[in-house]
Amino acid sequence: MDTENIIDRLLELFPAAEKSELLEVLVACDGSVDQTTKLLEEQFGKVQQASFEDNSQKSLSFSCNHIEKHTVKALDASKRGIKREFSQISDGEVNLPHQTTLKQYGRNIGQMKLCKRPGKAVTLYTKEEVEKNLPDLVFVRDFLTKELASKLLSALVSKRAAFTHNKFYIAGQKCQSKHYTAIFRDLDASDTEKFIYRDSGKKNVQKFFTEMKLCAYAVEDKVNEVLSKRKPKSSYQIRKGWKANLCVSNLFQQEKQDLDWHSDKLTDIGPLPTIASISLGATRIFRVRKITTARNGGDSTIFNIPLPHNTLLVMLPGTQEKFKHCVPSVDGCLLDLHPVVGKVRYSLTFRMIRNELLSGRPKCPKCGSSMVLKRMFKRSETRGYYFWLCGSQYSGYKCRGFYYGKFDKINVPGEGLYTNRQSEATRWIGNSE
Ligand SMILES: O=C(O)CCC(=O)C(=O)O
Ligand SMILES: [Fe+2]
Repeated sequence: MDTENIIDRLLELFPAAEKSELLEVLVACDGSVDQTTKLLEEQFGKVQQASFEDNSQKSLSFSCNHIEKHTVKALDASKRGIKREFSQISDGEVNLPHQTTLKQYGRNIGQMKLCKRPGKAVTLYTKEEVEKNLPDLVFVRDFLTKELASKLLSALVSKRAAFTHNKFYIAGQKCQSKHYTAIFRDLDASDTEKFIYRDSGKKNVQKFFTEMKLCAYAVEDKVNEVLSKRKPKSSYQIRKGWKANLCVSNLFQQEKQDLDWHSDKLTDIGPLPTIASISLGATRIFRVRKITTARNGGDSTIFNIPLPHNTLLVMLPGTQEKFKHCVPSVDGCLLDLHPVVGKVRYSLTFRMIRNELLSGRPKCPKCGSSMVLKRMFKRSETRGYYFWLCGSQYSGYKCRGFYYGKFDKINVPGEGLYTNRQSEATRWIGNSE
């Protein structure tokens, strides 16, 4: 039975679940349908036994690799399902004014059916709601002066040529993002000049322009103020002097362009990073949910956060480790147009490239390629360990070169940030993970 069939069968057992969610749990359980079923039962209640036929049950314990081959197909299928839903619910609706009331937001978010399960999707409109439900997020409306926000938006519009689709590999298959991205670096301030941001691929890296630099200063001040008031989660996170020296800017030109569930890559920004983003243009929804583990009972509540023009959203240390986020398509249900750019939305996501990571990172012990930094979360025995994995897989090859991450001496110049020994490895586990 291939992955798509298994997902279909699981969907019959757990009709309230999303296909993409079933796939995620199946992958997290290394393809074991038994374990997947148990985990899902904790969340959705017990199902009748023998729902999977006996003979297929035996052949259902297969390796993660097997899933990977089918993942793209299954994800596509699950997206097709979601698309169908969107087109059904968005028929014949919505002509929104520029200024949308909270009530209207609620109505439109309801129409978008961002989550199938009643009670499992929560929409957070205000600073108080966001920060109470998600204490590692900071939400500030009208963050920049009106004038700077407008100038920044116009400058981005004039740089349209810098924005291209992201190209990447999933399970050896070349894929392309629906939205557009451009990479900007604060080259003046940086002593990491030679360094090309890994995510940029063959992208042209642009220099911060004047308005972006002003925005980066404001963001740095805010982030450092917030970090100084919080208890650090570890000794190896940035505690002060956070710099917005990299900006990954996203362009969503129309409602259909989305950004799939992900957590941001740690390779250049390190463990427990802070990422701060400014939204400009049309209001789009930012969705956040915990990464599902057995210990959090498969908690998959989805938080919808509408991000109006000139809103700052900071993801503090721990957010990339514990949560996934995405910007869903809002086909036919745009929440709020912008008076100048209409349905177009830009996000400017500021990050800090850490010099320590540039000097202390390993090369793949098997093939010499550069390596990517990740964190284990699938199995409770190893959850929270950081590890370096050969990066060649992202260009379609499969080398499994591996080290554990070791960050206890990240601030000591010349220290390698890797080890072969689990006993020396750095591990971080969040509450209720
Ligand atoms: O557009 C947004 O608000 C989110 C962008 C994002 O998640 C990213 O650039 O990694
Ligand atoms: Fe992201």
